[in-house]
Amino acid sequence: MTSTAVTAASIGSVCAQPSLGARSKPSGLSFSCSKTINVFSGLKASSSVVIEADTSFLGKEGVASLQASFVPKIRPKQVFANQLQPQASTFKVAVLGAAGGIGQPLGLLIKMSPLVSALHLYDIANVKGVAADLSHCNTPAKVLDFTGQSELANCLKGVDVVVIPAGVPRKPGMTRDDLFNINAGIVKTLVEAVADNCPDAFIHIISNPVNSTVPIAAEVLKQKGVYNPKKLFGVTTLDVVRANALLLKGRT
Ligand SMILES: NC(=O)C1=CN([C@@H]2O[C@H](COP(=O)(O)OP(=O)(O)OC[C@H]3O[C@@H](n4cnc5c(N)ncnc54)[C@H](O)[C@@H]3O)[C@@H](O)[C@H]2O)C=CC1
Ligand SMILES: O=C([O-])CC(=O)C(=O)O
Repeated sequence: MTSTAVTAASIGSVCAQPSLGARSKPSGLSFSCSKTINVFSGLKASSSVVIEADTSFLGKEGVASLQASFVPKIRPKQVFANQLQPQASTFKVAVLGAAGGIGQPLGLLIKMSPLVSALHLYDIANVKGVAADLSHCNTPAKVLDFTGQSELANCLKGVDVVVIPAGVPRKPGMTRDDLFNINAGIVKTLVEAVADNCPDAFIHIISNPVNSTVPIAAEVLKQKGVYNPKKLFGVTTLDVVRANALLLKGRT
């Protein structure tokens, strides 16, 4: 769990990185200063957050002030009362492919959201340990694990949001097209189950190539008679971030 916690501490954020815009509440991918820790101070396991003093992007002084602000200010009850109102936890979220490189940190981010009442983690393998770790985080979302096709329907029943990072990632030398044959079939099967069990859910497809897997999902939903273009999304954050980085590199 330690490595997952470290990942989360570096990508969860309250205060802003200028290029991503200021945010008034915890919301995702921006790198941050002391408040990053506050977001996660509801974690009982918050002492496992490791800060590499010499190598951090914050530099030595930044790390020192981060640590100083973190240690004495941990007052879980106070932060919990302010940030996690039980009545705000209303969304049931399922992650399909939850034991993978994307699924695990994503599960942690979702578990930290005060808006989530239930987090269903599905994978074809290794999801029980992931679920056990996340369930120890001190937030309202109830974590349940589901392994294999036979448990997929139960995972999806009553769910409001489905996020799909299931599939194979690229290996060196591969293009995203090389993933198509495998991931197209995986996404098709999973979205069929979504259509059958939670047809009104918002669906976020992460499995690549997203520009092909999303249209596949749309066709599946159309065939099942439950397609709503306002509820089907392809997650392109990585590509946006990469494009920005390449543009910046080109300018300097
Ligand atoms: N859209 C985006 O911005 C991004 C997309 N990706 C894509 O996300 C996908 C996952 O990447 P990683 O998590 O790094 O791969 P990974 O190999 O670490 O994890 C994939 C997970 O999917 C599971 N899985 C495989 N078949 C499944 C099935 N039929 N049902 C449920 N789970 C299944 C595996 O057991 C594994 O736990 C890849 O296709 C990758 O290209 C990755 C990064 C960003
Ligand atoms: O870089 C990765 O591993 C993830 C991804 O989306 C890609 O294949 O470009």
